[in-house]
Amino acid sequence: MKWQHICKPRAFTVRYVQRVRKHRWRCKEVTFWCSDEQLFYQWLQAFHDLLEQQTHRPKNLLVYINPYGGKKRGKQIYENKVAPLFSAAGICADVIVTEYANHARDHLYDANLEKYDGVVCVGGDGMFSEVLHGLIVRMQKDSDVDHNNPSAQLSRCNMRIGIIPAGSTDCICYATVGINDPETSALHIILGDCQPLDVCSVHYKRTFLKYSVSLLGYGFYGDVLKGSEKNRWLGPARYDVSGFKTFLTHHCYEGSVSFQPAKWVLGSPRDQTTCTSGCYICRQSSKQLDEQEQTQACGSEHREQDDDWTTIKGRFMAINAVSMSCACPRSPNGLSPAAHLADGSADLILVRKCSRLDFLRHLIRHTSNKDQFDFPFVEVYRVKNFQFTPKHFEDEDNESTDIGILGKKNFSQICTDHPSCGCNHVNSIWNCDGETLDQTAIEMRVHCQLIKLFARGIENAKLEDDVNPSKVF
Ligand SMILES: Nc1ncnc2c1ncn2[C@@H]1O[C@H](COP(=O)(O)OP(=O)(O)OP(=O)(O)O)[C@@H](O)[C@H]1O
Repeated sequence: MKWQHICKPRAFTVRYVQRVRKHRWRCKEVTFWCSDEQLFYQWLQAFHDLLEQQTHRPKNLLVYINPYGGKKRGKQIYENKVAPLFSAAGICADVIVTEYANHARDHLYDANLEKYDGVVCVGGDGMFSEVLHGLIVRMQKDSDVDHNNPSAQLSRCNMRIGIIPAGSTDCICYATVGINDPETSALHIILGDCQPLDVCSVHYKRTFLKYSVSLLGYGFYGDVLKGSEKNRWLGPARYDVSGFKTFLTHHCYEGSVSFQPAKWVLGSPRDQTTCTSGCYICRQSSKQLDEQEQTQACGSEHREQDDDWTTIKGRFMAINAVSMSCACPRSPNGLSPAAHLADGSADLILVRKCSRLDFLRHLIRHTSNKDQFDFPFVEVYRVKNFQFTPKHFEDEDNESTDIGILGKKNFSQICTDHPSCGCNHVNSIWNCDGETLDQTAIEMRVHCQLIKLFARGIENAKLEDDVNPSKVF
């Protein structure tokens, strides 16, 4: 088509989404022109009416950009790849470039959110966590819910969160979209996709500590994080260096884990099927949740089933609670491949004391398609909550042992597993979505579908061919 034809007044351009390989989406456009003026206006009207019906698509967004996340390209990524698409889709965005850590979180506590259809963060998992905390805490404040109470029923957030990946770790984006690609994420936002997500609250006694949506890990993953924080100057390589060191030190930690199984959920951690877009199991949980809310709206109180607690004591290399598969580019199936994004449960994985070789075999499984849990020293349970008490906390029944990881009192205590090295690793620390917690004796509870993302879960690979239907915007 020649340029002068496109420039004719009776021409219009339609932008649409095309799926390309590996969950990547691209914006394409096609220009139509016609010589019949009446027909031209009929077409325009038809498109206009069609777009008007898409009420789930956002019109006003609040965008936070972390200019220091990842390779410090957040602003550039937003300006070059995202803003032009938002503007083409008629989205108005109020942009805030953060000036300090927790700027976005604190801003969300008091911001006037009424005019927005969603909040977008441009950055990595740390930036997403800020926005998540800001929105959840704000929601509880607005609805008078005490989030320090571990058994409080939290209010769900209706505002959707969009993630434009621009960090060094973009695991949440990867696990909910299938790829960390800014243009793909922007297109999911424009189309108004909605993916509910479970959130775990973490408490120490009656004090709220943090929310987690991916990994709450003690032992190996806690130690890797602790080591990597000391070597931030190494950039993303710090995780490899620390992972290698932690593997060599081979610590195990004693304590007891108590949990209540998630009996009502349909799946199990050892299922062969994974959570994909439109997942049946997550939809069933949505239905149950809606029914519960309706019962409550009618004035009757919803009573949670008081299931029995199971307690497991022992020495653990790792205790991991994951509320999604935790798939990432390094481990495409994740720590628990059959975990669901929105079924109201978490998979509790206990790796008991084992040899270095066995632990290595377990780690290698994260990168293969074989059953991750098929080892005699690995156990997995689908749970709705759990509590952990480190051995030394139990023995001394004294909360001072938990502050600052290990009280000075314990400094001389030599780890019984490492008499030769003389280390004093009695406790590990918790890695909560990439951030450390100061307390070790914690309790965690899953809140079904507490938040929503501008995403649709990982699409079935079969959709990704050229013949699939595209979406217009
Ligand atoms: N303007 C700012 N200055 C300093 N820190 C900031 C700023 N804005 C956000 N942060 C903090 O930076 C941290 C890391 O950000 P982000 O997750 O975007 O990048 P990242 O490279 O993936 O980092 P990490 O891998 O350490 O999570 C977040 O915890 C966030 O609170």
